[in-house]
This record gives sequence, C-alpha cells and structure tokens, in this order.
Amino acid sequence: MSLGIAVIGTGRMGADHVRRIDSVIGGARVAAVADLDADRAREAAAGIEGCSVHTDPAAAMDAPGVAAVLIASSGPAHEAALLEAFARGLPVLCEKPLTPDPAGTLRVMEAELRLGRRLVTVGFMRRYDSEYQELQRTLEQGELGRALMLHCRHRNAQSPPFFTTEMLIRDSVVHEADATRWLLGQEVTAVQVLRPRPSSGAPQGLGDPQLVLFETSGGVVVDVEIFVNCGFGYEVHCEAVCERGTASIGAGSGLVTRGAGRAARAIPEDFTVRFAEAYDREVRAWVDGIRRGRVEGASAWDGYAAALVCEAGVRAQECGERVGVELPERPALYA
Ligand SMILES: NC(=O)C1=CN([C@@H]2O[C@H](COP(=O)(O)OP(=O)(O)OC[C@H]3O[C@@H](n4cnc5c(N)ncnc54)[C@H](O)[C@@H]3O)[C@@H](O)[C@H]2O)C=CC1
Ligand SMILES: O=C1[C@@H](O)[C@H](O)[C@@H](O)[C@H](O)[C@H]1O
Repeated sequence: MSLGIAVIGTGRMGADHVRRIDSVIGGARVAAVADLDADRAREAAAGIEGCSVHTDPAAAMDAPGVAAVLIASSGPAHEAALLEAFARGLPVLCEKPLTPDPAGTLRVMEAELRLGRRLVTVGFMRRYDSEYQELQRTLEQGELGRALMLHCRHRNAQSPPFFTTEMLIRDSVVHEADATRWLLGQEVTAVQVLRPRPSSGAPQGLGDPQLVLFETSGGVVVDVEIFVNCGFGYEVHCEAVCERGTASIGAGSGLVTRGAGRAARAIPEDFTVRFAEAYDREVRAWVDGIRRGRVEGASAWDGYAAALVCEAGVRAQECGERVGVELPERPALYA
C-alpha cells in the first residue's frame, strides 16, 4: 500500500513536493495538504484523489491515511509542525532550515531525544545530488590527498521580497554549512563574514553579496560566496583543493551552442531546476526508508549543527570578527 503523506505548506517548495509525491516518485500519495492560505492549499491538491485540504497543519496530520509528514511551510512555522508530528509519532521530512534559530532547533532535537527514536529528516537535498555525491566519494577515497580548501559559490538570480541580511546565512549558506560537514566529515569550528559593498541589483538594505569563511575541525578552510541577487540565474559551485589535485562540481554540463562568435550554455533559472533530480531522490529515499522502517538522510543533529554554524555566521556578520562555533557532544541517538 502506498504511504499517505500530509504536506504542510503548499507554497513554492510544498507545491513542487506535492507534484513529486503525486506523479514522480511512486510508493506514496498525498493524503492531505495544509496551508494558512486555503486557496493555495486547494490549488496544490486539485485533481489528487482522496487528498483533503486544511488550513491547520494538525488537522492535516489527523486526516485518514496519513502515515508521514512533509513540512514545507516557512521556516518559523517548522517547530510547531514538527512537534505536532512528534505527538502523533509520524516520521517527518522537514525542509531546511530545521528551524531558523538554534534555540528552536535544540527544542526540536530534545523533543526527539525524549521520544528516543529518530523521526526527523532535514531536507538538505544537496546530499542527494549526483555531482555532490561524486565529490563526496572522491574526497572519501582520498586519491587526491587530503582536502585543504573548498571554494564555494552560491548564487540566486533574485531573492524573495521577505529576504533579510540574516537570511543570506540562515536560509542560503545553511546549505554550505551542511554540505561542508557532509563532504568533509568534519565540523565547522569558526566563521567569518566579509561584506563587500552591496550590489545595486539587491533590494535596499540587503547586504548582498557576502563572503563567508568557515574553518573546520580538520583544518580545512572554506570560502562561500553568497550572492542572492546576482541577476543572471542559479549557480552552485564547489571546488575542493586537495594535496595532489582538485575536484569541482557545478560547472553545468548541458547543451552548448556556438554561433555569432560565441559559445553559450543555459544557466538554470533556480534551485527547482538545478536540483530537480536531487529533490526527487531525496523524497524517494525518505519514502522508501519509511517503508523499510528506517529514517534516511540528514538528522535533527545535522540540522542543529548547521543552525549553530549559521548563528555564528550571523554574529560574524554583525561584529565583523571571527566567531567560534560551540558544538555540544553528539547525543548517542545520532551516532
Ligand atoms: N531545499 C531547498 O533548496 C529549498 C528549501 N526551501 C525551504 O522550503 C520552505 C518553504 O519555502 P518556499 O516554498 O520557498 O516558501 P513559500 O513562501 O513559497 O511557501 C511557504 C508556504 O507556507 C505557508 N505557511 C506559513 N506558515 C504556515 C503555517 N503555520 N501552517 C501552514 N502553512 C503555513 C505559507 O502560506 C506559504 O504558502 C522553507 O523552509 C524554505 O527555506 C525553499 C526553497 C528551496
Ligand atoms: O534553499 C534554498 C532557498 O531557500 C534559498 O533562499 C536559496 O538561496 C537556496 O539556493 C535554495 O536552495
């Protein structure tokens, strides 16, 4: 029987996940949706047989046939929805960031620890991207020697209207915080942020772009250019510089046209295009895991570690200094 999923939040990502569960991955169905905006919820559920529509996330989780929850509401709404899912013992895939601040993430993790079993998967979809996976394997195999530096670029064509300077870190660089930990198997120990003059293409008051530097427990230095109003498309690059060579991803390998004295390749418009396959693989792995009684992917601990890195990043944005990341001991549940 297919796994009944309640999707909470049917905005851009939520509606895309509804489509994915309904028509791409197999083994699951959208049993209920909830969004504060009833029209948006109705639109996402249109044409899906047996899918009930709600404005209250808890009501969606109580709908007949719901056995798992996918949270894609706005970041500040995640914590309440996660706790509702825990109260029902439902496994939950929660979009990043797990919560926007480490205090909320800690409350979520502690609630899961009290349950004594893992229910949460955090939607760090880069872990499912084939290029990132190849890079991770290459670094793990060690043929290029130990990693010394990562050069990362993370560019969005434009930021949503509600985006703030803090969100460059908490909402965008949170991906590099997780990817760094996952690629290197090391923790981020300190963060610095350099702020060039803001682009005239960025909304007034938004400190965009920024250069974020991580130091890791294994002595690797990571630089992340975050530029959320670059204007020309979506780009995520990562180059690992190792002792005997380099490995890089994100150059794009699509169609190249040549004409009028120029060679050209399309740049993806946004993350839904660049990471389409990764989102499919992430949701499929989560569903397959639940059906086999396992919880796959990034854990609440990973969400917490990333939130602590981001908290240090926001403090570094404000003070202009290097800020240390204080990570507590990892609870045994997440060993
Ligand atoms: N993995 C990735 O690459 C991406 C992840 N995201 C994450 O996905 C989540 C959603 O982002 P978007 O879809 O871009 O935002 P969005 O603003 O398009 O959609 C959010 C939806 O949540 C609804 N909502 C807010 N509070 C709610 C509540 N208490 N109960 C029910 N519904 C509620 C809003 O009405 C809205 O429809 C965020 O956590 C964001 O960080 C977003 C973009 C890409
Ligand atoms: O998660 C995402 C967005 O929320 C965020 O705002 C973008 O900067 C990222 O590229 C995207 O992957």
